Amino acid sequence: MARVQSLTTEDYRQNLENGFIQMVNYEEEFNSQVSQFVRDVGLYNADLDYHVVAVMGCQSSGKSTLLNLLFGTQFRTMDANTGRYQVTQGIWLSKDKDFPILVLDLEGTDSRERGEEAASFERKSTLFALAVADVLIVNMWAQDVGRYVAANLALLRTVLELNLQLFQNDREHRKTKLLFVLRDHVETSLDLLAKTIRTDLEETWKNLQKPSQFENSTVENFFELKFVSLPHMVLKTEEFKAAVTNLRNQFHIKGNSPDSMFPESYRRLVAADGFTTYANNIWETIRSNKEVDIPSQREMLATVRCEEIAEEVYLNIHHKFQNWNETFDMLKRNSKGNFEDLYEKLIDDLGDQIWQIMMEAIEAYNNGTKRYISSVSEAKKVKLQERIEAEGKELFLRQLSLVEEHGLLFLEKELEHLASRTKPWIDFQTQVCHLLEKFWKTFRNIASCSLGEAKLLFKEVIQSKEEEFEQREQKMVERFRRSVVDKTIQVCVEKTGSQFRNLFITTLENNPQDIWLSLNRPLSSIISESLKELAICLNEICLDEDRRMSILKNVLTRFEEEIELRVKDLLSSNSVTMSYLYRKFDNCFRKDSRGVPRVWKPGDDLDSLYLDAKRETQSLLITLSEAKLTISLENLRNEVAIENLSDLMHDSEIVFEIFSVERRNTLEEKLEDYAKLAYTEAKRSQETIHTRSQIPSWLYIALFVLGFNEMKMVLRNPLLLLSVLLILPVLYVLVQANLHSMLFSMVLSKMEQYLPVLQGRMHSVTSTETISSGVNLQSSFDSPIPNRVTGNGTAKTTGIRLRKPNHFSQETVSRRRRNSAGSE
Ligand SMILES: Nc1nc2c(ncn2[C@@H]2O[C@H](COP(=O)(O)OP(=O)(O)OP(=O)(O)O)[C@@H](O)[C@H]2O)c(=O)[nH]1
Repeated sequence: MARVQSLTTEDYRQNLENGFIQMVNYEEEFNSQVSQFVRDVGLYNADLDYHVVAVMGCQSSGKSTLLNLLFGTQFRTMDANTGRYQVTQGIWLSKDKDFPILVLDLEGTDSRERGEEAASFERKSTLFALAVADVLIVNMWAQDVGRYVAANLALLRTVLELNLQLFQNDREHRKTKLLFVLRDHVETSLDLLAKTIRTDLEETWKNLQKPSQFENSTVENFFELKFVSLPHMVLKTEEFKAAVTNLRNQFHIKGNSPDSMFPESYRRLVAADGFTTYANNIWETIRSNKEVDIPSQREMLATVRCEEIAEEVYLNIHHKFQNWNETFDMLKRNSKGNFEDLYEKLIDDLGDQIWQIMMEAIEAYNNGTKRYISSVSEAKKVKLQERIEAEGKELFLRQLSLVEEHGLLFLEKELEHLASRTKPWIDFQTQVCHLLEKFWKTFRNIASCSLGEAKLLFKEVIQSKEEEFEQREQKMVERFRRSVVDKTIQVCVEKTGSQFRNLFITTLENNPQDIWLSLNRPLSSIISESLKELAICLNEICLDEDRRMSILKNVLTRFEEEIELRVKDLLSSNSVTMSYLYRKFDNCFRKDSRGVPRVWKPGDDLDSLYLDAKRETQSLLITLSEAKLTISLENLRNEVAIENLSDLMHDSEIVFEIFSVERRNTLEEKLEDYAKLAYTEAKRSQETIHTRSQIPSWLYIALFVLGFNEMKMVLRNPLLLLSVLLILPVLYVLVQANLHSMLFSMVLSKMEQYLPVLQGRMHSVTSTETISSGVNLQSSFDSPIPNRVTGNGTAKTTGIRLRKPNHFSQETVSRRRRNSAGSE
């Protein structure tokens, strides 16, 4: 498990101020803030334009002092007055004061403080330095060269051995520059010292166990050896300073000149942004005692860095897309139903913009990963591309969905408006086409891309959205079309029903007896006309022929139902039905053939007229009890342009019962009562006229004589005279209104009661003439009208005895009998 150390913020700040940071601590933990340090010293974006220098050598050999002088760093150095002790523990990192050079100060070898573990850490830190540094400075005291110093020889052996282990698989054979800095150089020539070191190196190399392919290789196949000596720092300070300056300058020579410390071919090819990851990975591999293999480390770095760069690029693009998503969220909430307003706020070149952003992102990725293994970066690029394409498509789809949702809301609102008109079929299809056109224009504007690649990228998204919308839109239009068709049918059926109602009423008024037959022709033409109109309406709603045909067929049934409904509704009220029956009865009974009201004369055959009228009325009742209509649509063929119309051509019969048996009986009873009353009145009128004609003229004289005193009394009494003067105009009005006969009849009826008394009185006065009562009772017995008032067969008013009823249906009669028996 990776072990990391983290500094407190304050410690890190202090480190940064000093310009160094402990990269690996004494406990071999890698510092997690190195990455931040590289950023803070301004090297993160240096790409490959930076170098790494590391220094190794014995403890207290002046390594830190040298680095500080060469690179302007501020590594801590030993205070000579305090005695020799270990200053640098672990591995420290700093940056050249002026140049893009990272400087690693390694813990001194043969550390007394570390004791037995010193060798282990020495190997690890050397391996690490060889892996990350372009130049490895080997710091040695000049006087130790050529002498048997175990520490020096061991150090050289370690360097060679570990370098071989590291780079044996590196096909690029990147060399490491080994810069031997010989300190306190006094007498021996540098060449001689260098030669000695070379000899030691070659000897060590020879003794190394090497892979077979490197059997014949030399040290210089892996290293470029450079030797520099510095005069004594204390004894020859000026010379020392000059030599240091000279060496320092060499680090600043760029390019591939022989004096340059950093030839191109020695670069580790780790971009600055990946340095920390690379160093961390290597250190962790070393620390966990695994074999460090530079190519695989590079691959690992490439993998990690490409992923990091891809993530960075993705987050950047995601952030941009997120802003659009937020805009769409806002539009979704606020633009409901306002399609035009929405269109104003949408991005009509979103596809192109997304594509451009994606291209910029890929370019950024390419730039960021160009220093890493291309196979790795390409593989990661494919994944990144897929990811941002998916997100781009989703964003594009969101805008299209917004158009779709608001478009459908808009469409629904407009269709609702169209369907709610009084005549919704008018221009329905034209309006629908207009609406759809408006929507699709917006949709296509929003979906269009001018860049060919963008078109290709969003092609599928657009297609699937188009299909989805088409389906939803058709469903919605169909829903409203159905509702418009229903409303159209309803209007047509109601109009037809209303026309039929008027026709029915007129026919019932004029020709009730043959009502059904009379209705057939006009009804057929009403229905033909309605079907023709409906076919035209359906055409405007844009229905195909099959549907129109099926609707017309169904509508015929609806017409039949409506006709039945209207007839039943009109005759639902008994009083209305009875008014037609009464009228029929009256026309037959109370009026003559010319329609003139009859004035009953004694010679009129009342019974026959009564029976005929009843028969006629009863026949009408039977006619009205069941409807029998025949609709013929022969004329329709020329009017409606629909093929297969022949299905409608056959005559259709409409037969339905209007009155149930119970209701018919009720109507019959009412009719019977009415007829009886009419007969009674007629009979009474006839008899009254007969009685009046039998009053002798002397009776009027007698009345005058007998009433003379009363007349005198009236004339003398103003109150009575006033009463008479008031009554006389009333009588005059009654005469004018032809009501006098009725009043007269009533008066006579009253008089009849007193007539025998009057006759007796008169008889006793005159004894000349006998007067019959004036009423042929026997003839009344022959009357067909039953006594309807009393059960004992004596009329209350007339005293006429009447026959039992026998002219309505037998059933009615028997029922009435039963009722009568019940009431008794
Ligand atoms: N004689 C001599 N002394 C030097 C030279 N350079 C540095 N010193 C002294 O050597 C001592 C150790 O110097 P450092 O730079 O701390 O040595 P170091 O190798 O970094 O020490 P550690 O980090 O502890 O391994 C200090 O007292 C320096 O003043 C030199 O060129 N000649």
